Formats: sequence, C-alpha cells, structure tokens
Amino acid sequence: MIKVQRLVGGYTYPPIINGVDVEIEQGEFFALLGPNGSGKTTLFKLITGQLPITEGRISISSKEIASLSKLEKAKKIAVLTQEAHVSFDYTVEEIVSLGRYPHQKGLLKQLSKKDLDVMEEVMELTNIHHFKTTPFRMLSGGEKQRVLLAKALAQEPEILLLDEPTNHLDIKHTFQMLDLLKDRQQRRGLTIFAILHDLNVASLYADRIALLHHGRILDVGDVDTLRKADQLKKVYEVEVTPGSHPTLPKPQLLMTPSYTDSSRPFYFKNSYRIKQTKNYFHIQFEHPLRTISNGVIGDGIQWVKHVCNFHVDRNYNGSEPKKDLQSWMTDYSIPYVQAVGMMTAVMLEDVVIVKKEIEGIHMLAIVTAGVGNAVDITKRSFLGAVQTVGTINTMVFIDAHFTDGALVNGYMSATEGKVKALNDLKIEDPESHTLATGTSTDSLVLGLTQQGEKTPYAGSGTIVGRGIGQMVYQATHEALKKYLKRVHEEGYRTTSERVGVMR
Ligand SMILES: Nc1ncnc2c1ncn2[C@@H]1O[C@H](COP(=O)(O)OP(=O)(O)OP(=O)(O)O)[C@@H](O)[C@H]1O
Repeated sequence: MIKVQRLVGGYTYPPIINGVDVEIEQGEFFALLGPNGSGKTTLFKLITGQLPITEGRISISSKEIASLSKLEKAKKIAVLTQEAHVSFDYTVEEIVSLGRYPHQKGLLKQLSKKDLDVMEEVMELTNIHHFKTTPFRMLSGGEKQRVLLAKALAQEPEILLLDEPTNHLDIKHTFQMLDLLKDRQQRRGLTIFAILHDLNVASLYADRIALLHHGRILDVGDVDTLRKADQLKKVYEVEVTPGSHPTLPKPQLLMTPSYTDSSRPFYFKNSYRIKQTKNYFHIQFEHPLRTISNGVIGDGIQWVKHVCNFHVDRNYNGSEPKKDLQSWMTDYSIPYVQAVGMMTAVMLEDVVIVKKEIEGIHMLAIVTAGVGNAVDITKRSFLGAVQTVGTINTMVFIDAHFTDGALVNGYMSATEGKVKALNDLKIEDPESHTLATGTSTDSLVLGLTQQGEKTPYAGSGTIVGRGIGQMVYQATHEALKKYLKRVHEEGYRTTSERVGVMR
C-alpha cells in the first residue's frame, strides 16, 4: 500500500534518512521504532510531504505520492503529528469538522448530514463529546491529542499516519486510543503507520515493526523481532530481557537499569527469620528472593520476601482461598503482595526444616506433609472429593543465582526428591493401590537469592540440582514419618481420610 524505495532526505548533509526501503501493507498496523534522533520523525515528514525527498520514491497504491493532488491525498491519508498548531480559537467541534473538508462538495463547502453523523461518531469514539463546545486551547495535552485523532478519523482515511500518538496520554487513554485504532484497523481495514516509543505497547498492537537506527532500517518483521535482545541493546544501549505477555502471544521486554543494588551481596544464613505458631508458619527474608511457585498466593515467577504456610481446619472448604489467605496475612501484618502463601491441614508442629551447605552453596528446605490425598498420577483416571489433611507443602531456598530455565529445572529436582520419599515410605494411592507420586494438592516454592554466578541448569546433573533433590527427599521423608506416626498414634484417620502404606 505504501512503498518507500531507496529514500534519502532530511534537513542536513549527509541526509538524516539514508536509503530507507520499507513497505506497509494494506490494512496492517505498522509501528516505526527507534531511539531518539534515529530519524523517525524525519522519515515521517518525508512520507507526509512535510519535507522534500532528495532521492528515492514513495508510492501509495502504486501511485507516486508526489503525483497526487492535495485533495486526493487528504481523502486517502490522515496525519496526526506531534506539532499540531491550532492558531485560531476553534472549538473542539470546529477542529473535528476540519477533518470533513476533503469530503465536502460544492463551493460553499457546508457540512452535510453525513459529515455531521461522522463527526458525532468519532467524537463519541474518542470520548470528547462532552467538551465539544470548549475552545481547543483550553484542553490538556492528552485531551488535545484525542481531539486531533477525532479530526483525523473524521477524514475517513484509508491510511492513518501517526507520530507518537500516545505522547501525552496516561495509560488509560493510551490503551483506549490504541484499542480504538486497532478496532478501526480490524473492522474497516484502516492501514496504520505509527511512530511509537514504548516497545511493549508496540508489541501489543502492531502487526509488524521496523527498527530505525542512524537513519536506516536495521530490521523489520513481526513483533517477535523484539525478542532479538542483542539488537535492541545495540540500538537503545539498555540491557533488555525479552519475556512474554501472560495472556497474549506477544513479547514483552524487561529493562535492567545499570545501577547496582547496594543491599547485595548479603549473607544468606543471617537474612531470614522464621516464625511458627499453631496457625501459621512464616519465613521472612530481609531481601526479596526470586521464586517459582504454585502457591495460592504469589504463583508463577515472582520476587517475594515472605513465604507462609497457613494451617486450616481439615474441613476447610473456602470457595475463595486466595481472599482468605490475603485476609489472614493482613491479620498478621504480612504484606501479601510480597508473599507466597500456601495452606495445609497438617499440624504445623510437624514441620521439618533441613539446612545444608553443599560446595559453598547454602540451602534450606522446609516441608509439611500429609498424604490423605495420595495419588499415583500415572494410574488415576478421576479424583474423588479432596481430603484435607493430605498435602505436601515444600519450601526450598537457595543462595544461588538461577536463570528462569534453572528455576524450572530446580522445580523438577524438588519434585523428584519428593516422589522418591513417597516411594521409599511406600505411600499408596488408596484407589489404585499403587505407589503414590504426590498428593492432589501439593504446593512448592523454590526461592533464590540471585547472588553469585548465574546458573542455567539445576537438574540432577548439577550439584545444586542434586542438593535440592536430596534436601527435599530428607525433609519430606521426615515430615511423612511424623505424619504417619500421628496417624498411627492419634487415630488421625477418624474422618474420611485414608492413608495407605503398602506392605
Ligand atoms: N528542523 C531540523 N533541522 C535540522 N535538523 C533536524 C531538524 N529536526 C530534526 N533534526 C535532526 O534530525 C535528526 C533526527 O531527528 P528526528 O526528529 O527525525 O528523530 P526521531 O527519531 O524522531 O527522534 P525522537 O525520538 O527524539 O522524536 C536529529 O539528529 C535531529 O537533530
């Protein structure tokens, strides 16, 4: 749709834009990215005709842009620039009406019913209706931006060119504006070419991106192009780690500042406090740990300072366990936004804590174990109602630095240690009468100080991985023995719990 070929141009010599080739397809959302001064606005001005071209060619639907009359261009293309000077004291409505100019007929150029309908629609869409009689100059920067977008949409263009359209907008209005543009793109086939600064926002909305560097296109492609961390580092001179959006298949970038964290390194052995009551087990760290967990609170990969395991009645049947945990933590002044939270009906006095130092790496494993819900994952086809004193909650903390891959690896190592403990104690799935591999509600948190050299692996082929497996084995084995003893001595199985131990 828009074809830019061997484009050279810009204010100075040598020119700012120095041989740009790029094609924007019909109906796509194309984002132009690049650092300050890379030439984005200059390229934009060359495309919109605000600056003369020195060399090369720009065509729209195969027609050279220079050959189109002003009116022909205005019917096809609307432009939203950063430098929108509105010199007269126009009202918002009057500004929007200017967008209809290319469509007005006759010498008097009066607004038709269609013009008024379109204006109403775009003012509604951009949420500026309520100040349509306000003078433009009296609006905030963000409000002005929405009015200028309404004017551009009133033009009913095939192509919309936008230079940093979200510049003055807060996150609500940024997302509102881009959602609106995306909707126009998807429903009406609007072609969008936008200069954007926020790479994460570009990733969420653009179909393709181009990265401009020193007046040349360094790379162009779909948004996964943003996963090329080395390229981004070269262009922006910032440490970038590509991650992923949790619900959309789009990259999201995490930037690392270059200042050093003055609280590190710290001595792991002195960096935590444990509090244990009948109601809860709480380990508090002085410095946040990088955690991977399936806890009711703090699941996924996080940084947390608190890990809690709350005792619940064996008949606990809360429909909103997350809310319950948040309120219990609040009662005990534990900030749940910095926490991993688990629940168990196991007696907390049976908790087992194992500390180890393996090849200079300090490790800590804490386990509460019950096996009322023991399951052989390979045999069960369905589960009955969950029994409550039947959970193995495992907490492992290590003074090491893991990559995200190593966190997953470490999680596997911990699970292998747990399964081995269950097997050695011959814990049985009461339905299948085979060796259990876990319980149906097990929780695990693995926390790392992220100190020292980064480790990419933590499986059984590594010292740290074996350390995790061995500690979890030892702690789980001991905790299970305490549980089985209690079952044996106290007739713990009075309700519907069943604990099978194979003979
Ligand atoms: N009117 C001008 N006259 C001369 N040089 C200019 C003019 N406007 C911009 N430049 C220069 O052109 C280069 C590219 O500027 P441009 O505005 O295109 O960058 P940009 O990528 O849009 O930057 P930003 O992200 O800061 O908006 C810069 O070195 C700038 O100093």
